[in-house]
Amino acid sequence: MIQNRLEDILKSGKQPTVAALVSGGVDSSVVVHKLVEAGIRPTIFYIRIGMQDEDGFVDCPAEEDIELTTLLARKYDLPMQVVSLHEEYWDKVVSYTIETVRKGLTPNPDMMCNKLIKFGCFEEKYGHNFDYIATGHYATTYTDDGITYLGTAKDPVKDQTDFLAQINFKQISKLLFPIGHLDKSEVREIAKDAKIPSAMRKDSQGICFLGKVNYNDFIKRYLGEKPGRIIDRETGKTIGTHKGYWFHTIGQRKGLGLSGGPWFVVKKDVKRNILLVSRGYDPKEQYGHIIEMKEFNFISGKVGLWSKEDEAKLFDLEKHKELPKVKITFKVRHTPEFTTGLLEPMGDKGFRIISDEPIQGIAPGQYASVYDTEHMICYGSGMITKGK
Ligand SMILES: Nc1ncnc2c1ncn2[C@@H]1O[C@H](COP(=O)(O)OP(=O)(O)OP(=O)(O)O)[C@@H](O)[C@H]1O
Repeated sequence: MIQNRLEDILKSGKQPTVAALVSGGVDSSVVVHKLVEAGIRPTIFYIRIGMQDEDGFVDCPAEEDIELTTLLARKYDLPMQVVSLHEEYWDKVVSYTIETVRKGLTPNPDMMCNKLIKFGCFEEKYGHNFDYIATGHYATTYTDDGITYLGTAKDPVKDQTDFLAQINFKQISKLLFPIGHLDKSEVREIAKDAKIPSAMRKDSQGICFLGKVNYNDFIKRYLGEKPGRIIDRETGKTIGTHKGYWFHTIGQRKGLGLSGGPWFVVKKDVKRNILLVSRGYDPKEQYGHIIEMKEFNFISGKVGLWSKEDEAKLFDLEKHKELPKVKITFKVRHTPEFTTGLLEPMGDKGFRIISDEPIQGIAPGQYASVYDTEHMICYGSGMITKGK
């Protein structure tokens, strides 16, 4: 059952102070509408994060966003602040992205932006003055036995819990997702009816800090080019060249420039700067059943997934070698579908997922997010270290 935290807070008779994070897009604008409708007068925050270096290389359509956010604040007569977290974003998210790619791994900047910027630096600098932080993420919160969990959204296509699955308990305890119990079409209807300035605006796509900049151009700018060989995994023969392993990701099919395909990247040999590829419409080399994660972030602690008896064991993984597997559903990329499997602790080596189905293109560096069997609650996520 989807809970509506906003309604629950209002039922308690409290008048909370709320910081609403608004991007100028339709989702966060409807958040403001919903809060006002509920009798709350949030302070609107627009965060500048699009990185602009000395040459203006990375440009972000911030001015248009700020204009729309200002119109919204005026419409509802609400206080608004434009704050900059440029430097923090560069330090934490952009450098993480470049370093991850340099290691031959697949980064997830949006995940890091949520954890470190929107609910990290923002909280430290501004958010701590408010009872709640509200955003237009498609997610919900679920409270049971006094513990708040991250819940999935009503709209499975828009669900963004996989991008939120690295946040911690303090963060989830303070978040409001006022549109998480609505479908995108319902959000658009509300925006149209309420004559919200961004009602007809298209959804944003891609990594937010890049704006209109192409991802490969961005990587090239910071890591340059480093030509290497592409090898057919079956025959061991060199069948082409690439401009640097960092432009390619496991499971990738397009952009390899090889004939006689389709070809898929199935492995990267970072030390030797080699890409290993497999041919066919569905080569079995690109599938794996086991996903290993060194560190797993349980958003609300190691509770909820295991039985109470087994939970206790989880807090002492050193002592308890015999650890229980639990049934879960999970995602290794941003798709509406969930896959069923088992989550198993590996002693002090982290956790692993044993999937019921073969998973295509398990890319180390990406995050696997874990849910209950009904995928109502997102328990957390871990960075994938190995897929096999
Ligand atoms: N520059 C920003 N300043 C303040 N808040 C932001 C900013 N960018 C994103 N957010 C917040 O994070 C949420 C999720 O961001 P995402 O980039 O996924 O937006 P979205 O789904 O396109 O939503 P929207 O339609 O509100 O842009 C937004 O709904 C908003 O609450």
